[in-house]
Amino acid sequence: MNRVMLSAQGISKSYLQGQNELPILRDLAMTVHEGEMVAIVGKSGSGKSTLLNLLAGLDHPDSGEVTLADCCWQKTGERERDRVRNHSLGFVYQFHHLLPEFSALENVAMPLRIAGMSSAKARVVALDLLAKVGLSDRAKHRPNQLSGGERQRVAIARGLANSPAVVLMDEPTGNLDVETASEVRDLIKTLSRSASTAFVIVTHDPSFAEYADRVLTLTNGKLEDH
Ligand SMILES: Nc1ncnc2c1ncn2[C@@H]1O[C@H](COP(=O)(O)OP(=O)(O)OP(=O)(O)O)[C@@H](O)[C@H]1O
Repeated sequence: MNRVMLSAQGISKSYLQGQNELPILRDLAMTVHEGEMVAIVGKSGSGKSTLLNLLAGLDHPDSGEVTLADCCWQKTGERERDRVRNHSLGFVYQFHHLLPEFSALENVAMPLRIAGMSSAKARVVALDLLAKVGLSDRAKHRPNQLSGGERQRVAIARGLANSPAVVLMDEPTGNLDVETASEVRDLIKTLSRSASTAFVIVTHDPSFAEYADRVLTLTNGKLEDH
């Protein structure tokens, strides 16, 4: 069995609604191995984004622990959490969140520069990633000079820039038309097969289920495997 890259155990999370507690996640557990593609589905409001934020260590559970690439968010200081996020975690959101004043190349190179790579080396790695997502000829384009699908492909290249242990994706095809969504899905599939990176993909897109190694449904605050 491959190495465990992400583990969540006993995760509970509630929000306050006025005076009342609104339980969202209840003693949830999940484990993701190196190179696995796991899709998380569930009704709107079931807590998928809440879970992703906890997996990324961006929010705190009321109880339980999340460990990503051997770092337990609950036992680590903010500085170390930032370092692990920079080195071991990639994000891809429904809306690309690319920096508008920077080119595609600079956007992809950004996490590498933040992690301390030289500008020249980051450029080489970013160009290679843009080639992998089929955008070599768009490297100098700024986000507003790219199509929606191209922007999302740049965001995927950026998410993979640091060769992270885990990439978390929140509705990566949610904002795309059917055809473009299918292209982006195929790209994610190809990338996931060629790397040891684990992908956790929150999606309403049923086609991901065909590609994923496992589909987990978030219901009543827990994940059901099927
Ligand atoms: N900061 C908050 N304070 C209070 N309630 C919140 C907060 N964030 C989320 N919620 C509530 O928690 C529930 C889960 O929200 P979440 O965004 O995790 O669901 P989701 O499954 O990602 O939904 P969708 O598929 O619609 O994006 C929702 O009922 C939401 O209203």
